[in-house]
Amino acid sequence: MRPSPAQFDMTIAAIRTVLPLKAPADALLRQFFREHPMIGQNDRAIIAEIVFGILRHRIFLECLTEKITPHSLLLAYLAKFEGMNLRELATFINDSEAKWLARIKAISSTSQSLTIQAEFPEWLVEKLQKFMSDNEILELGQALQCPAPLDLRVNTLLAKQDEVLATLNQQGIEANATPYSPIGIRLTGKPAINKNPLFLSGKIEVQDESSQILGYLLAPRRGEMVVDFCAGAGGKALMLGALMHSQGRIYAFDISEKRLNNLKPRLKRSGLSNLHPQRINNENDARIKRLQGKIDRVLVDAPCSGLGTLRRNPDLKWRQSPQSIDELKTKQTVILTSAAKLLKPGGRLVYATCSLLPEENQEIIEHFLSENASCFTRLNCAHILSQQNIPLDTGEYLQLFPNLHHTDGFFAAALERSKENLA
Ligand SMILES: C[S@@+](CC[C@H](N)C(=O)[O-])C[C@H]1O[C@@H](n2cnc3c(N)ncnc32)[C@H](O)[C@@H]1O
Repeated sequence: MRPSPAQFDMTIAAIRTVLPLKAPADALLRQFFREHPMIGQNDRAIIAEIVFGILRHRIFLECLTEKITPHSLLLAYLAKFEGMNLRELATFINDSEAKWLARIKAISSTSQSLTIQAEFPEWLVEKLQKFMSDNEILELGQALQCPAPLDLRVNTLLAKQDEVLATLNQQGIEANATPYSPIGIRLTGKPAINKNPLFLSGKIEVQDESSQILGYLLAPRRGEMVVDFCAGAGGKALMLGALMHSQGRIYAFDISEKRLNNLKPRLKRSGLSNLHPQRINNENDARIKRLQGKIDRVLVDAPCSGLGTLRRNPDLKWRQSPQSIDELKTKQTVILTSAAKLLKPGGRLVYATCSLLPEENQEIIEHFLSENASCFTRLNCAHILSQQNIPLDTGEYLQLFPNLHHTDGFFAAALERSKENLA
């Protein structure tokens, strides 16, 4: 990535808008582009790639920079991570910047502290050190600094994986089947898939492989009553609908009208007729109460710190904190407790997050099980997946890591309600 002088100036303006991180970086960047409509598609792609590159390496870049400004961060990034030499940077720098860049070119990240090498803030390293070795933290941090590949899910209501792969290859798009999800496709590059006829006709959706695995853990069957408790824009609900061959009923609940509205065009493309998005006020909404004890399968894709998605959302490192995680834990516990009451005896609940932290994952489940010991048992995730010929054994819980599984960091637990009544 070698920006032209015009792109260099636009990127500085974009960094100035994004870096205070008063909102998610992708939303701030979209706002920047809306405010600068004359910036063309090609320039936008270059600016976005550089801004996200800077966010991915921000901790190291800041420690190389005496006075942290959008200009100095951009220069340090281009020199260290885009391999630009002083001659290529000459139009952007003065003599003292040339000396500084020559000096930092020689500084290797491997001589830095774990926090800098892993690109994790101090508080996060401390949390990870409770259950990971420093080497594991480093490998995880390095994997999270790489951009995520583009994964697709084939909508099995309208297409088959091999047909979609053949069509993509005919279009000159390099694509392969994902290693674990039987309906996943991983693209090598980043084509504009949302203009592709396969996307426009509902045959494919963009979905990370880790999220696809969740559908197989819940494994809803035709004709069942299913709730996606935190459906958001419905990525997982749409997959559940296809697994059910559009038979039965899925309620897609969420407290956010805006997110549920984003589900509507996807639902239209999908060809599903069994998915019902409904906004709820909170986890104790009257709609939830009316469905208690009537549901076969419940998915709780809980609001979480999102730290497993740092490849896509590197800004979360600064937007989360130990305090925000404490607040999320309270929310996760109340949502799980309420969602569990929906289940019929014999029904299955899957609790999932894209967090890397046991306090949002195993500890939430273990606390729930200790309070509801007579009513719920934990199912073995590896066993559920192997029954569906998915060779993914991470034990009782599903735990995916970008450095090991090439997916987002992801956690899931599967619970079954026993025949006895709930407390
Ligand atoms: C991790 S996101 C879900 C993403 C979604 N499942 C998907 O695949 O696109 C968590 C969602 O939980 C919703 N949420 C937060 N508090 C909630 C509550 N009390 N009840 C239901 N949903 C809630 C948020 O609005 C957010 O959309």
